[in-house]
Amino acid sequence: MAGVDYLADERNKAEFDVNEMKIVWAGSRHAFELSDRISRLVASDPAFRKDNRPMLSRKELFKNTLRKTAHAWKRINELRLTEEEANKLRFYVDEPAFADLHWGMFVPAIKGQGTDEQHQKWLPLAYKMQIIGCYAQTELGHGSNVQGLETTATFDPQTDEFIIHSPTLTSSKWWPGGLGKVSTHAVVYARLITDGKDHGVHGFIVQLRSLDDHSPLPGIIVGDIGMKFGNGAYNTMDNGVLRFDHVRIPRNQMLMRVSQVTREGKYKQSNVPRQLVYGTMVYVRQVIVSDASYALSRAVCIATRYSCVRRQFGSQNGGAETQVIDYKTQQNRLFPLLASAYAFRFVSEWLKWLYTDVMQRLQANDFSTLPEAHACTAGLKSLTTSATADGIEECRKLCGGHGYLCSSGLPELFAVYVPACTYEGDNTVLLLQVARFLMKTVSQLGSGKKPVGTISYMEQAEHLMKCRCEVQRAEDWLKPSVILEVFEARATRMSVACAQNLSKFANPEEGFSELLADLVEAAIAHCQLIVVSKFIEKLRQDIPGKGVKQVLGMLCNIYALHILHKNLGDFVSTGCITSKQASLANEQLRSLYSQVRPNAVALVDSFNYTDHFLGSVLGRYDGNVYPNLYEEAWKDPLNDSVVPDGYHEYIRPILKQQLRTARL
Ligand SMILES: CC(C)(COP(=O)(O)OP(=O)(O)OC[C@H]1O[C@@H](n2cnc3c(N)ncnc32)[C@H](O)[C@@H]1OP(=O)(O)O)[C@@H](O)C(=O)NCCC(=O)NCCSC(=O)CCCC(=O)O
Ligand SMILES: Cc1cc2nc3c(=O)[nH]c(=O)nc-3n(C[C@H](O)[C@H](O)[C@H](O)COP(=O)(O)OP(=O)(O)OC[C@H]3O[C@@H](n4cnc5c(N)ncnc54)[C@H](O)[C@@H]3O)c2cc1C
Repeated sequence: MAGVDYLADERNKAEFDVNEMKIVWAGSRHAFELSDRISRLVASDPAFRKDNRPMLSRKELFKNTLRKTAHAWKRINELRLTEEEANKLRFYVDEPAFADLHWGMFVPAIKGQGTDEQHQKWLPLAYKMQIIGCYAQTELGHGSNVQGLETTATFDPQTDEFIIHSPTLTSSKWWPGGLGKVSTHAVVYARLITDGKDHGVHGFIVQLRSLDDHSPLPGIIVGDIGMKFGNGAYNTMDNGVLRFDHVRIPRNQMLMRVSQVTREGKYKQSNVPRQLVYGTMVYVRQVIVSDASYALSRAVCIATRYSCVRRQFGSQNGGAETQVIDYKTQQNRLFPLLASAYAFRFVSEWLKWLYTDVMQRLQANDFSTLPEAHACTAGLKSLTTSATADGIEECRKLCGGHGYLCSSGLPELFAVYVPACTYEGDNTVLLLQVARFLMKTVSQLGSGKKPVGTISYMEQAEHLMKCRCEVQRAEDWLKPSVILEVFEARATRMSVACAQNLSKFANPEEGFSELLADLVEAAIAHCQLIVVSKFIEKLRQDIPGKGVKQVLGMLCNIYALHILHKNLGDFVSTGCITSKQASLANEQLRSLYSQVRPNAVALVDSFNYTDHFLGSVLGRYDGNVYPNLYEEAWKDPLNDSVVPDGYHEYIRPILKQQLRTARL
């Protein structure tokens, strides 16, 4: 890093080994080295510049994304990157593009729902990008309610084909990324109809565009759905609309791992659960939790560095003013977000493990952990994306006025990020899936069926319903066992209260509808417990490096006590803690903020982000904010000329008219 390091003092204050923390954050030394190497590769390649994005028109922006994606693909092949390296490269290019859906959903859908034969036919083409695919599930009329999709796939035994059709306007596919202008193929979700019988939604591989001239195939209408929120941002993606007019595809293009249609038109189901049709969503939700930790850590890195550079008020005897990070209000807003970034990173690592474990079990026809995997991925996707979207906006505010400039990197990060609360399942809808899982678990308590995995705490429901928190002094809140017990007690009591209220309704579905808001709160309590417990589990592992474990311990306590403080209503009203204990928790939280303060910059340095990836003048590694902010302003096209375009047409006539009036 050339030049003066304006944050050197901050870096010197750190009480832990930053290099070791970088490895903890990355997950392993291998992951760190790979990520470090690839991020530098991207940062040093001028073809991946991204600072002009907010200035480009939609067409320029999109073409620019096509250019970058092609360049990335060229580099991936030239350098013979592994799948892991290629994924990292796309991540650091940091621009939503059709390739995300090709690799992130189209390929996994074929892998997860296709047969061996289908794998052999389609995967090599997809791996070489000789075909480009998207995931076409959502329609104009239905997104959340997948069972309500209207597109049909009717089997024609005469020709051994399916006829894919959009019977209504609302059945138009609407939203799929990569569909609008690029994909040659799609996995299309449609109602399977054989012999007049509707078998519900299944996946089909459908070619959309010619592989010679890219024109839509007969019977297909396809295009982009239009500009989305924010400049630049997600507008690099061609989210699309798609309609079918009786398009015929061969029978073997139905994804047939879960169920099959025979040559005679007979519908058969394998011995795997029907829900595997939803498998790609489980996979992607797990990835989204990991992405949440990256997006939040990016915003927090910018806000933390800038909060150390920025000074307001408090100068005494002509000395320096106070760094805004030293205000307790700033710490109270920033440090829980810093702690959340780490918490989400660790819970996402665990979730990845859970997902891999479930997949291995599925291969061996053990489907027992699928409901828990669904509940965990759905709940954690919801919890982490909501917190991250809110957290990015909070970081913008933490940077004051300058945070509103595109050169801070925060407006675009926010605009790109917020749809994560909606795509891959609306966050409220997903929490209700968790709530259903919780209500099922509570109803089975005492039936002999043991709750397992993340819900196993319910086994002690009897104890958790009546236990009392033993905290007497602020330091007692540092004990992991104390924190775990109050989070478990709160989650259990909220779930049991919902279950008791549900039992008052003669019709359980009617009761569920009436209690939706309470059920969502119970689901959030359960998901927050998972995050807290996985952070605590992480700390039980051997973590090398001077001071690393200690500072992570502080972050873990900040995460837990901050959640407790923000949800005091739940904890106190369910009798899990007293109001005195609540104020002791707050006292402990204040003390933790002071302990974390000297480590703040080193904790965000541990993310190991390049200035290219951060894309923020405020978050620059060297902290040299003001000269660069000043310089950046002059690059705006408005400053290309001293007198703006339009002066003669619109400003001068007004000025002249005022002069005439003044003379009168
Ligand atoms: C909301 C539900 C879950 C409703 O499902 P349903 O079958 O209509 O209703 P239900 O009676 O509640 O469920 C029946 C049963 O299925 C289970 N289940 C539901 N989903 C899954 C799953 N993924 N894995 C495993 N199991 C699942 C439920 O738990 C129920 O189980 P149960 O009967 O209680 O044992 C579902 O349809 C859904 O997932 N909706 C959200 C739609 C969505 O996520 N779309 C994503 C489109 S792609 C996208 O957005 C890509 C963006 C990526 C990007 O751009 O980066
Ligand atoms: C940027 C972006 C990219 C996308 N990419 C893809 C893609 O590649 N492929 C694809 O197939 N789809 C894609 N989607 C679509 C996305 O998956 C859906 O928009 C999402 O699943 C939400 O569904 P919806 O739009 O039908 O919302 P709705 O269900 O209409 O939600 C509207 C409101 O109703 C509430 N609501 C709905 N149902 C219930 C209920 N049962 N109980 C309580 N409240 C309820 C919701 O909470 C929400 O507040 C994308 C969307 C976006 C924004």
